[in-house]
Amino acid sequence: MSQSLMVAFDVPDKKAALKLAEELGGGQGKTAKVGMELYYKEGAAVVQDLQEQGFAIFLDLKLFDIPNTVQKAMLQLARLGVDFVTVHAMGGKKMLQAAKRGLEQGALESGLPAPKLLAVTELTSISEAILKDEQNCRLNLKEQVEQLALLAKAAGCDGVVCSALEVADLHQVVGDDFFYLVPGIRMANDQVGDQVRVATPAKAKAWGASAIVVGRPINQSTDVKTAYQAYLADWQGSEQEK
Ligand SMILES: O=c1ccn([C@@H]2O[C@H](COP(=O)(O)O)[C@@H](O)[C@H]2O)c(=O)[nH]1
Repeated sequence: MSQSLMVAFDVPDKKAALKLAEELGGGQGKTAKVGMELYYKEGAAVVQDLQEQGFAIFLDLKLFDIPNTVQKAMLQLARLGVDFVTVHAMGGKKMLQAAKRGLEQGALESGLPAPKLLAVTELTSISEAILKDEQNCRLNLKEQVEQLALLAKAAGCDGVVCSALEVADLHQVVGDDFFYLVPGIRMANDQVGDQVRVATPAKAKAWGASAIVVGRPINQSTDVKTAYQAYLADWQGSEQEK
């Protein structure tokens, strides 16, 4: 269950990543989200370092390019033995299908299981106003996220990244047999920062999130372990951490 509370390792380097891993009490039964900041600094080696600490890995690089380039990049990522990878759904159906093909090829060649492919719908930092005025989208946020999630499903993705505010609707429109990964998670008194579409862990769970991602409220806390446990308790509700 704690594996479905993913901690974003948004830290500058390997030293900080290993410190965070230690503060969390090691990686057994936990998932580390490795994003652009850490991966661009340390590369694939840091993924292996965290795997050796026992973490499952969500490699969140949000690929967005022509289908051929994405397919070949995904082939390489599949060789790392990571559990989840991301693409932008807005890259279109052919790009999403190419991503899936690349993962399957990489898995076949390496003999490792294919990572789950998650398509980012609208980033949780996007508001209705940004969608309309800057992205010139004719749909509202709910409709736009629905369309992108349906596209991701049709292209063979395993799930989507969306905000908690859309999850219940997506269960109705896209179905229950899909992975709904939700960032933009905050407790009531936390700083929201650049996030717009936010919810507590308990609300995300009640609305149907398969897993949540928590970054700054844990990785910038002065007491990482306590912050992690508070988020986990809210996510798990009455269940207790083992
Ligand atoms: O729509 C999205 C997609 C990905 N993210 C990532 O999740 C974490 C959230 O970090 P916080 O510090 O808890 O805000 C971060 O790594 C993002 O890259 C997202 O927030 N929204």
